[in-house]
Amino acid sequence: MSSADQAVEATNDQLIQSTDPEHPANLIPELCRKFYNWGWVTGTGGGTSIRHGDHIFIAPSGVQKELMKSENIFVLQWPTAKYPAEARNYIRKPLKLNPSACTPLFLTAFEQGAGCCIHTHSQWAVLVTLLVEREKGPDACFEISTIEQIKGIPRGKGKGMLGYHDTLSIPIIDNTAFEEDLTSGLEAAMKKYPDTYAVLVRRHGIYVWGDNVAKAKTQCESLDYLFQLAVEMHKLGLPWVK
Ligand SMILES: CSC[C@@H](O)[C@@H](O)C(=O)COP(=O)(O)O
Ligand SMILES: [Zn+2]
Repeated sequence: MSSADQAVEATNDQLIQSTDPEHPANLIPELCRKFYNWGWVTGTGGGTSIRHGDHIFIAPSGVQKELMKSENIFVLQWPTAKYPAEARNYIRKPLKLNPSACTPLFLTAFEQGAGCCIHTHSQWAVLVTLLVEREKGPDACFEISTIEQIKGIPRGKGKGMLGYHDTLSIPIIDNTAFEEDLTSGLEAAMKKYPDTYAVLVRRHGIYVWGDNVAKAKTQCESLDYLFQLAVEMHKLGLPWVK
């Protein structure tokens, strides 16, 4: 991000100024630095958004996500219109920046009661979408069973966590030319799989959400671990479901 972009920021700066490291305006840049190092948000792709009370904190679009600063963060009053984009109620808008193209997808997760939504371009997520498509067809979910880390994924809202003997299923939707256009696919997948906390996007990555930041992050980590394991198992000719 150039220094010109950071030069003048919009009003309501108090919304993003806090000495608390857990404040969303401090957490989003900190998380994105970690996500960059894990290969989740390289080359400006991917990102994360947090709902804190009646405020939604959103990163800017097209920036190096690992270099983002709290003063670059947009704040939306929640609830807000999802469409059209102009109807969204921004109460802090950094000048010379645009809000993430993932905004309507993040808002879709918040409509489901999420407190945080993470979008990654993890290569493991992309690879499992390609393997599932080749082995099972375009309408199939990613499925894996009898791996300990499955216990890191919820069974559904208020239903506890999956068990070792359960099968984890993550729906896969088709990619679109523009990030915003994924929203209807995400909404449809959430409707068809009401217990899911994640949706894979073919040849693109994944959206993972959680009731709060810690849950979204640990669920995203568990899924990424399982995707990497699945790719390695596939290379060894081992099945994902017993
Ligand atoms: C490498 S460009 C990736 C973008 O098109 C998109 O897929 C993405 O994940 C990030 O969008 P952004 O608007 O920068 O938050
Ligand atoms: Zn993306």
